[in-house]
Amino acid sequence: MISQNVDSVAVPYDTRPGWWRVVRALAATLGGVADTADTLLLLHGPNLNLLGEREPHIYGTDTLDDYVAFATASAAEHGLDVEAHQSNFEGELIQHIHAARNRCAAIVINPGAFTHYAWAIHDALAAFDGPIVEVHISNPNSREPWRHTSVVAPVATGSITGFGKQGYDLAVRAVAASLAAR
Ligand SMILES: O=C1C[C@@](O)(C(=O)O)C[C@@H](O)[C@@H]1O
Repeated sequence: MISQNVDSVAVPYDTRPGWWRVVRALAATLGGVADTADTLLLLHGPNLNLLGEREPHIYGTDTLDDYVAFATASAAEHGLDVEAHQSNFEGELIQHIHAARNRCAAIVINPGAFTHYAWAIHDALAAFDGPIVEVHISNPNSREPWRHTSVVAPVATGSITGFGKQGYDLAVRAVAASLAAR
């Protein structure tokens, strides 16, 4: 299997801040807007489907499903749904980023090795209007020199590296704070 899609998980809408519920309820009443939670797109790039088996001394033993479940639980605390995809193909990740435009509130992305050279992912993210958090399980800056460059960082709202699975909770919190500040 070359691409893994993880179904989005609905969370109770009433976990959102009170003012937001009032705004959305008003919009739903006046304009027929669907009363749904905002969606966070969670993207994983190449080789991250092998989490749990791949270089466990660097990436630990949690699987990709564990990471997605962890991020989804964290997002639920902030009233966000998660739509998660993993792909080993740059173009497929780009398609997911395009599909998120005007639909998803924010993106959390671990681009894997694409981080270091995939300018097309940079450009796709640049065309997304919402908070973007780049997350890495390891700290690429403390590893081989070729990992020290991120072509994603310039178009990300911020980057979180080196905190393992905990970094995904930090990323979700950062997204929630960015959305609340808008
Ligand atoms: O595949 C990966 C994983 C990674 O993105 C991380 O999460 O630490 C770091 C990248 O340099 C590497 O190519």
